[in-house]
Amino acid sequence: MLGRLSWDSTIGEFATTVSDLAQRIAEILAENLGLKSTFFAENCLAGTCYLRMNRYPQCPISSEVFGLMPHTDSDFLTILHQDQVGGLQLVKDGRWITVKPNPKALIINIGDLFQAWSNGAYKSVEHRVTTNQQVERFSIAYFLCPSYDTLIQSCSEAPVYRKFSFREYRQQVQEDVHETTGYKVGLPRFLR
Ligand SMILES: O=C(O)CCC(=O)C(=O)O
Ligand SMILES: [Fe+2]
Repeated sequence: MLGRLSWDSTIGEFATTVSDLAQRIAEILAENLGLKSTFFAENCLAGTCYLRMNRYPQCPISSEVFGLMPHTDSDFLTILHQDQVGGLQLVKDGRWITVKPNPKALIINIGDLFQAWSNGAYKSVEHRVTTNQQVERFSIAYFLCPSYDTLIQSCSEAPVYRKFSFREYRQQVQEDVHETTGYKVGLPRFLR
């Protein structure tokens, strides 16, 4: 059991470490495509990125209940740490595969914004979490996000998506989930 101060500093240290890592990975991914790698340092500041701590209680009807519904993340990239329980699955070649739990490893997921910004060179990965009958599961995710005013625009001469601000993207997702379709449509809404 950690005391309050110790908890704060542990989380603070984790946040600083993964935030530096996320910036570095984003830079490398941009450099690989010959794109402007300073974009993330300029637009994804500490105040716009966030950590989410997930707790999935054990579930007696686990075959019928998702811990987290299938989704893609609405960010540039996500750094995820999961415990030893397992349950994270992602779509690879059209099939759901289980990510082997390894508490000593970090999982890096590409999000919707990187897909748009890279004009589809990097793909936002669809993922979900199943529940476990016997044990609860914990994970912690860091989301690399820009400020709401940041424009997401591909440098390609034939952009697949139209230019949009992160605010517009978030609003569209909220509108779809809560009013229009009942689920997140995501990037297909922004096709040119
Ligand atoms: O708990 C996990 O492994 C995944 C969490 C996740 O996908 C999310 O928080 O967006
Ligand atoms: Fe996610």
